[in-house]
Amino acid sequence: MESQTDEFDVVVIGAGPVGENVADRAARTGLSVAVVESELAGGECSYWACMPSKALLRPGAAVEAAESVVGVGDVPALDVRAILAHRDEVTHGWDDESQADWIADAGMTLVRGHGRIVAPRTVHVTSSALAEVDGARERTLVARHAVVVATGSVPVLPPVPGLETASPWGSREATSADEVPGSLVVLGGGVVGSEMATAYRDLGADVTLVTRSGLLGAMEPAAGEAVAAHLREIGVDVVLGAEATEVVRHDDGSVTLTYQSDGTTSSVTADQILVASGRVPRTGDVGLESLGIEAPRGLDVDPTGLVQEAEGHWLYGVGDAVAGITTTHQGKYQARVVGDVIAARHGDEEPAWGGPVPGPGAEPEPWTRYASTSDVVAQTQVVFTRPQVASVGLTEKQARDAGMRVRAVSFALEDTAGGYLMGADFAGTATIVVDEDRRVLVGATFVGPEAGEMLHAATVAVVGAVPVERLWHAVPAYPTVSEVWLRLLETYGL
Ligand SMILES: Cc1cc2nc3c(=O)[nH]c(=O)nc-3n(C[C@H](O)[C@H](O)[C@H](O)COP(=O)(O)OP(=O)(O)OC[C@H]3O[C@@H](n4cnc5c(N)ncnc54)[C@H](O)[C@@H]3O)c2cc1C
Ligand SMILES: NC(=O)c1ccc[n+]([C@@H]2O[C@H](COP(=O)([O-])OP(=O)(O)OC[C@H]3O[C@@H](n4cnc5c(N)ncnc54)[C@H](O)[C@@H]3O)[C@@H](O)[C@H]2O)c1
Repeated sequence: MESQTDEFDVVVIGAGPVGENVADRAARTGLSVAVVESELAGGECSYWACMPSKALLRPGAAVEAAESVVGVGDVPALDVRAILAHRDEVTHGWDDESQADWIADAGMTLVRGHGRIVAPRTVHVTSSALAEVDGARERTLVARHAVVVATGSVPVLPPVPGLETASPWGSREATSADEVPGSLVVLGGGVVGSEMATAYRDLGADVTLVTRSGLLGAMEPAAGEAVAAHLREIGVDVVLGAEATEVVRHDDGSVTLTYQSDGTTSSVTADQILVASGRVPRTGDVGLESLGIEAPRGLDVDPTGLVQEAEGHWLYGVGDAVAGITTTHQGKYQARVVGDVIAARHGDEEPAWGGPVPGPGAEPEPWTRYASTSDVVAQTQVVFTRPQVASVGLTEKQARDAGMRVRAVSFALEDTAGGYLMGADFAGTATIVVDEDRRVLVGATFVGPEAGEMLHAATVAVVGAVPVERLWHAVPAYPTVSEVWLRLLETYGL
């Protein structure tokens, strides 16, 4: 078998949104960068996650928003074929040519194939016949300075008897399907389960969602409650507190899920089952064992992205491959930090801003260019359900569990003048979590239509550690829903 060896300053394994970003930041200062990709450049987010899922969700949200405005006449029904066709456009028909062109235009080298670390700074790439690299089936990439693992995550199947052999849908199948099943059972009530139950109900399927606890368990309880109530309103059968016990695929193609809840055994039969019970970092087949590193829950990195467990300060991790990171934007933030750290540690140019980079292994100052501090204290997430759920930082419970003395206050969005004008059914909640000792926000959650667009003000408040007494001077315009900020501070006692 033909093989060739090439040297680059930096080798990034995985060309998802995060890998592309870290590569770009490192390459900007003239470092030579190779990006290894085994599937499509652009990663999960572009083809089977963020982008297609939001394309499927947007039409239903727009129709529901229009229906709630007094004076709007009959709202047209959804055109399912047009929605699926638009989803195909958004994913470029699962063709990554434009992303590959972008990588080349940025002066980087895309190496197609599966990358595995075989020795310090050395990545072995094997490519299938479909992803042949310049005639060679194998290629060894030697990194002069750094290897970055940006391999993302994969879904997990819970150990339910019969599930694996039932060929269930995962999020890839749900976001790329050509046909809408007549009925769908969704197992899991996290972000994927809640979003996809909404989308498939909009597209006309009879949907049953079965999950272990409440919906969106990692967020403020009011969020999951509001999403469950809305799903039920649009006709989804939501079964909470249920443990799946068996799955059977029948000869006619239908599938039965059996579950236990409150000591009672029940079952639901549908045309298809979607498993949305969580994801794990894709760190099992990237050669970490050759370095004596085990990372089943994701790489453990310092605030500069360095994997300290690897001797010699050359291995970095970013995005879903890292413990505690599960969204595109948070991974890309980390990628900007790590790319800049690598460029500053190994590039020729003086960094234009940010000052001297800390040496490998040294702790950077929080909130400097070389520390991904927000990953620890101000992660954001928007769930595109109806209502949308948008959060930053800690929930009240997470803050208390972390030993903080906090007080949370909430206010109804419809009780603002802006909310009143939005439409008859407009409703939602804003919650802020205030650290009583520092008098700053450590978390906020907005639940309501387009709540995602309200989030950034809260993110600025948390990241800036703006004292509530100073926030009092940030005057929201009248009549906007943002006046909820004023009401929250009044409720807090200002
Ligand atoms: C249904 C769904 C919807 C989502 N919606 C959102 C959303 O709206 N907003 C949001 O912020 N997040 C969302 N997410 C999460 C988001 O998709 C991930 O956080 C994001 O994709 C992580 O980016 P990444 O680059 O770390 O990994 P990925 O996007 O997974 O990319 C990793 C890349 O590495 C490649 N790779 C892996 N191993 C190797 C190897 N050994 N050699 C070569 N290449 C390799 C893979 O093929 C892949 O292309 C969603 C997730 C799902 C499942
Ligand atoms: N809009 C967004 O930002 C977005 C959208 C989709 C996904 N994502 C990311 O993708 C990741 C994965 O999402 P997810 O929804 O798959 O995972 P998740 O961890 O959010 O939710 C998993 C759900 O499955 C349930 N579950 C697990 N095992 C079960 C079992 N045996 N029986 C019944 N229920 C069971 C859990 O109780 C939970 O409700 C998330 O961490 C999220 O950050 C983000």
